[in-house]
Amino acid sequence: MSIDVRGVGKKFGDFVALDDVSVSIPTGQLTALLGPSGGGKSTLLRIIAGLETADTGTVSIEGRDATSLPAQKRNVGFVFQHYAAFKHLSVRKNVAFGLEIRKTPKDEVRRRVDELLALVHLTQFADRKPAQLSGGQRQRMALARALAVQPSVLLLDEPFGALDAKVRKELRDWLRRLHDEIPVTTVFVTHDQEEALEVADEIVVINEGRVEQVGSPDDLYDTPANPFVMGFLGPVTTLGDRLVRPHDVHVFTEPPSGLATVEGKVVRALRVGYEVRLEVEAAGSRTEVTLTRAEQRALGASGGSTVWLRPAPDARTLALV
Ligand SMILES: Nc1ncnc2c1ncn2[C@@H]1O[C@H](COP(=O)(O)OP(=O)(O)OP(=O)(O)O)[C@@H](O)[C@H]1O
Repeated sequence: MSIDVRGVGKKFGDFVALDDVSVSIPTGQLTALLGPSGGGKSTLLRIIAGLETADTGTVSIEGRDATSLPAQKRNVGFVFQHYAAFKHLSVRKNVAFGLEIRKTPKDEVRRRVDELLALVHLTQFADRKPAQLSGGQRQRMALARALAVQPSVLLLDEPFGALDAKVRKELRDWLRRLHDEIPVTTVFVTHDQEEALEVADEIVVINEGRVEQVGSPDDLYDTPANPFVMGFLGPVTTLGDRLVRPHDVHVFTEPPSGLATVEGKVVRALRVGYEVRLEVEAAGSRTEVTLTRAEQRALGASGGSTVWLRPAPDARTLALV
């Protein structure tokens, strides 16, 4: 394991930001810390980086106890949402900065910076100042700068959070490809479940200062440990006394023989792009069902229809708590 967090607690005054958090982050993978705002993700990342100290517990990086090491001795690279570049220096000089203060020979600095600029697709902008770059380009420069000193761990705190949806998506794909090329152990904070599902090898779900679940995107989506994780990772609805995903509800217009179903009435059928969302009043609550348009047409169910619902045979459902 590359990063091992054991029993970490952190309070700000009386407020418990992290409560006995233990998590192991594997070497060479992209790990997302995912959770709602205020859940403690950034605090955990900052404790790993050495920018914040834990009240209790330990952090080890690459097998070395880092709990009381200062940030600059942890060999971590860090990129924040609003990256502070040196405004008066060119892109090239910004990327070279960490190497130059380490007194790396000039030839080597040039070679490494050229490589990094190519990697982040900024070669043609090498002589610009940061203010002459777009937001996405600036974040790529920040990543190149963090990678320049060959950190053993790269920590990214919502690195694309301030950018618009399209650029975010591009950078996400790009980060995934970059990571496949240079598999540095990377931990990134996000509150966007789609970003985590799309980019990460491993996801740590954090809520109210606690780890809710750790697993691959598929594990978490298909076998969420509890209603919180299920609801945070994707849409959920209630069917009787169970939680289920809206696309995992089967709809029948006749009661199927030999199958347990919940009878209900379609209150509304709403078309959203290629989907149709049915709102069904069943067993005293509302169940949302997502169908494709073709499925709805074949079924013929619309507002006012009586229907019978059951979870798809392979659907994951959880008991309501
Ligand atoms: N320096 C601080 N002083 C007091 N409270 C703090 C401090 N830093 C964080 N907190 C509180 O600790 C909690 C966790 O904050 P943290 O930034 O770790 O959450 P987060 O999950 O990263 O959320 P976000 O996605 O909004 O950044 C929040 O309620 C926050 O207000």
